[in-house]
Amino acid sequence: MNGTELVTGIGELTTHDESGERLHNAALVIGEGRILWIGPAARAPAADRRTDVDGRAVLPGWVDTHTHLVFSGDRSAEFEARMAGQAYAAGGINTTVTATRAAPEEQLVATARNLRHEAETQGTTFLETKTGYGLDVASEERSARAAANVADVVTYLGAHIVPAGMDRRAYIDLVTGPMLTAVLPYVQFIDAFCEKGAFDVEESREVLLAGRAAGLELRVHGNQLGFSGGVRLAVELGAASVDHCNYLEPADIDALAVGTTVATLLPACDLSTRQPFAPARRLLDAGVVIALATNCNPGTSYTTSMPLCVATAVLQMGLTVREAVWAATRGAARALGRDRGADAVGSLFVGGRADLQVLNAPSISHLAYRVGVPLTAAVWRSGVRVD
Ligand SMILES: N=CN[C@@H](CCC(=O)O)C(=O)O
Ligand SMILES: [Zn+2]
Repeated sequence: MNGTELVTGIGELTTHDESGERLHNAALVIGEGRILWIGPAARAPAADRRTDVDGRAVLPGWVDTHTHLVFSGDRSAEFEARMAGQAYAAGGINTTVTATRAAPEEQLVATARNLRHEAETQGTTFLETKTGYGLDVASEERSARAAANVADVVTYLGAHIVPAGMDRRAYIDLVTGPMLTAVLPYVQFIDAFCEKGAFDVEESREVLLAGRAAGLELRVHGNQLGFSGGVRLAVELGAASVDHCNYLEPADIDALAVGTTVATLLPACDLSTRQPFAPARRLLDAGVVIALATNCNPGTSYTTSMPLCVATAVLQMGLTVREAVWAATRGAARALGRDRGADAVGSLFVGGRADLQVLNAPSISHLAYRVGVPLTAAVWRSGVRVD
């Protein structure tokens, strides 16, 4: 539908502008996918349409910076075994690789689309996804193409694990050579799973530098299952983000505090793997910028729910509601290099993208206060209402 839309009766408006304040009795106007006006409801200009949200809270849409939506198959048996006491290991990825290679590309796209839609109905308006369950040239290429069909930002994760039956050195040569060339038209970031059972620091560095030489930005899976060195590698290379961060030494936190790398924390994954939560409070107190993401994938975190991540960060990881919401929106945008300029996401400002959500609640505090209750009342993505 064209024309302008006035969203009024906003009981509490979180914009994440520089003041950091929440506005009350506010309104905003949307037009051509952008925010045209923000201010007190009493002074709102006329528009073609009017939506009264009746005192509800409005905030930026969630920015989910870490998902693995391109896959096939089911790992609920592995999950059940884990809940019965078995430890998570990187090798489980091979199960999904086998199923993903066997699936037609249309099926991969359809699954990823369904998950994206599921995320949107919970307030997610901007989303990253990765390759990483193909792990041969043809399968990574079609995974990258499928990802680009569905997500706003795509990351190449050829360095997820060395696939079963493949020589290690030969595989790294593939990841940094023909596989990289094949995915390049579809991806903006390169990632490496720097962990025991996946890739060590030197191997990860080689992969990341090959990606950088090809023009990609960097992100790293680091310190999920132990003190892998991934965090310090990410900071050393100036990666946009290092994700997981469960096992951190003081030197890791110091490095993050002086570097530019965002620490992206994945609470739903920690719940689903029974790992200790990342030390969110210590990171924030040290001055580290943090983001929250779902890590939606069939192995360690099969959820698209950013509200679950926000609530867990508040209730279990020591964040205030405001800190958690910031980390899931503007902090997350920083982790993708999208927090500034006209195409910034994760904040609401005049001239910016109209990516916003209404909660069925008067305040963002209800995201944790009413934990587990679906509170998303309405979502606009680039000014268009999500059904
Ligand atoms: N840690 C590495 N990759 C995924 C899990 C992949 C899987 O087990 O399928 C993650 O982010 O948790
Ligand atoms: Zn991941």
